[in-house]
Amino acid sequence: MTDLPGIVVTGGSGRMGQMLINAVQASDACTLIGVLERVGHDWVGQDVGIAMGGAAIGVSVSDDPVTSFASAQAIIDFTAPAATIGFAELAAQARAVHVIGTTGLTEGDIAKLDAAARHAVIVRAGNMSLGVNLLVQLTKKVAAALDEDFDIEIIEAHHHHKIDAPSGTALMLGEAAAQGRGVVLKDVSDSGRDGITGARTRGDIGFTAIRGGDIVGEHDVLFAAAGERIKLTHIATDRAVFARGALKAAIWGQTQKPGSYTMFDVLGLSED
Ligand SMILES: NC(=O)c1ccc[n+]([C@@H]2O[C@H](COP(=O)([O-])OP(=O)(O)OC[C@H]3O[C@@H](n4cnc5c(N)ncnc54)[C@H](O)[C@@H]3O)[C@@H](O)[C@H]2O)c1
Ligand SMILES: O=C(O)C1=N[C@H](C(=O)O)CCC1
Repeated sequence: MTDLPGIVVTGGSGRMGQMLINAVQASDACTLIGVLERVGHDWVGQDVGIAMGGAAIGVSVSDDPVTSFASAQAIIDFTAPAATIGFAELAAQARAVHVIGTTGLTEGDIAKLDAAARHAVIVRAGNMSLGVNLLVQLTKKVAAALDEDFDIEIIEAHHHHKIDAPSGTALMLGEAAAQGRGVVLKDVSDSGRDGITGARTRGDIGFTAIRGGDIVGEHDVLFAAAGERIKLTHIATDRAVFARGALKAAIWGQTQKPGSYTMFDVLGLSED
């Protein structure tokens, strides 16, 4: 037995799931007590160490979130929107901290997460890296300092398996730019340009998504005016940066009251 927070990783066989399992195993601040996969996945029932191609670690992969979450202090969840919504209700019932990295959530999904956060701590961010959260802060400041003579464009690039666009990070950056300008993102958002689109509307915030190969995650915020351009860039080369942030959130969440939090709260970054 240990007093360290017990962590369940959902979507254990995924790109982030495996990264998170390794990060929890390497940490001396928490302990891996469960790994979840979807019903029918061939990892279910196997020791996760063996499923990952190594030695047994004494944690078998389950497809039953109710039993897995019952003894957990935190759930780290990088899966898919439908799975995350179901997990939020169960994590809240278990009073476990729910750290959500899943992107592609709709406004309706987020309302359901906010309802679950009345009973338990939820930390959610489209990007859990320190670098991107600093970039969000910088984007808001630069957007606030410039007027609409500067067109704002957000360009993101990810691996060819990614299923959602714009990325969660691009949306965080778009929100920050909109807040800096004092506008509402959905009123000025321009994504998916194709065909005869007409000239760019002044004040719009544009999004472009590139998908290819094994790109981990790259984001540019471009401020383009007549005669000059400013570009803010973040490049992730290792998914460990997301796992590191998620673990920090799971541990930080242990001492918080129920509610919805972001990585700004975890990292102590100001909203200004
Ligand atoms: N916030 C961040 O910092 C950050 C970083 C990287 C990825 N992501 C997001 O995390 C999510 C996962 O990314 P990935 O690249 O690891 O994807 P992936 O497809 O490699 O992994 C997802 C895993 O979830 C599992 N899964 C799906 N439904 C499930 C269910 N009902 N129960 C249990 N497991 C289930 C799948 O079987 C799969 O193993 C995406 O939404 C991605 O955008 C966020
Ligand atoms: O690989 C992914 O998928 C990523 N998703 C997040 C996003 O949508 O921004 C973070 C970067 C990697």
